[in-house]
Amino acid sequence: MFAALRQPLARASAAKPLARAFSAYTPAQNAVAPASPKLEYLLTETRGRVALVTLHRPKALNALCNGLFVELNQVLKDFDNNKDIGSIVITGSERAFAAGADIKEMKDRQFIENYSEDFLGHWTQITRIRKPIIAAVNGFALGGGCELAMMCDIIYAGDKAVFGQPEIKLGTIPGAGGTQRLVKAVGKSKAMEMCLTGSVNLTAQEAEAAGLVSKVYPAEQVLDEAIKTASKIANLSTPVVQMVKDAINQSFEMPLQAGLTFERRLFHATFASNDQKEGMGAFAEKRKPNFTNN
Ligand SMILES: CCCCCCC[C@H](O)CC(=O)SCCNC(=O)CCNC(=O)[C@H](O)C(C)(C)COP(=O)([O-])OP(=O)([O-])OC[C@H]1O[C@@H](n2cnc3c(N)ncnc32)[C@H](O)[C@@H]1OP(=O)([O-])[O-]
Repeated sequence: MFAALRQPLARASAAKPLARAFSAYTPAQNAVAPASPKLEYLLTETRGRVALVTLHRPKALNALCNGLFVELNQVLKDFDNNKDIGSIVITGSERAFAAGADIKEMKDRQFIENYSEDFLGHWTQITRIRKPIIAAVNGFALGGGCELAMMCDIIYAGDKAVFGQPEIKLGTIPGAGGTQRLVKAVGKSKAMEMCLTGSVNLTAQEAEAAGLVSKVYPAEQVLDEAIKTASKIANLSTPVVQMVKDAINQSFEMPLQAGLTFERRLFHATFASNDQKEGMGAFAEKRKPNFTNN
């Protein structure tokens, strides 16, 4: 089952000393766009086996317009298919991860065109990315911004981040998970309060206490911490990492017994990989494992 992953993995990019790369990081200086020279709304770069995608629409607080999502989908798909990449970090600016879907772009849309074109349907392609994605959130994560963070696998927040679903104040409702994923993350009462008022937001600390966010860091550290965690994940066995992501995501879709069976079968399947032999063998031999993603 790992046959498709048997090609030798290019290790050249992993040789870059990560500690030095992290400490030198400033988005404006280092960001490049290798996936496409024509990116308008994103900056992308790689750090060893970690891909970093920065939402970059500063004048509109990273409001999520259609063009931004077309680019985001393409870039994520490219990194997902790139064997030199093991995990992805998505971030925004210090002021805003994203202040929601672009209100000005959608305000005149009509029901029939929304329905027949499945408006926003393709915006959720991020949930089909198989490598882990960490959201490093500073500033506003409102509406679609909060929903985008929730589509990621792990959320780290800067200490001044704000999470909210203000759609009701615009005469609409959350359209990409605010009434669904948020409930699973923070429970019914908090989700109701946030979505029904549109003005009760969660601070980073409240979001951590509620379970929406894994960790809170000082704003200027959150991206480095996200990249460090992403790097740890990226240097494990990529196919086994993908199985973990798959199994945990199935827990949202399956009844418990079916989910447990799914997990057990994937656990069995890891024994078909060289990486399981390497990981357990290295433990027994008291050395570090060298995973080769096959
Ligand atoms: C993952 C898939 C996602 C799918 C999404 C599904 C649908 C989703 O559920 C629906 C939404 O998100 S509905 C949306 C839910 N979100 C909301 O309702 C939040 C709306 N935003 C706000 O309430 C305020 O901007 C803040 C309180 C965030 C900041 O206030 P502040 O510090 O006084 O800053 P400021 O001066 O106000 O903003 C600076 C510039 O940014 C501009 N801009 C900002 N957000 C924008 C947006 N969403 N749109 C367009 N533009 C937006 C703003 O107009 C201004 O531009 P200008 O050309 O200079 O005039």
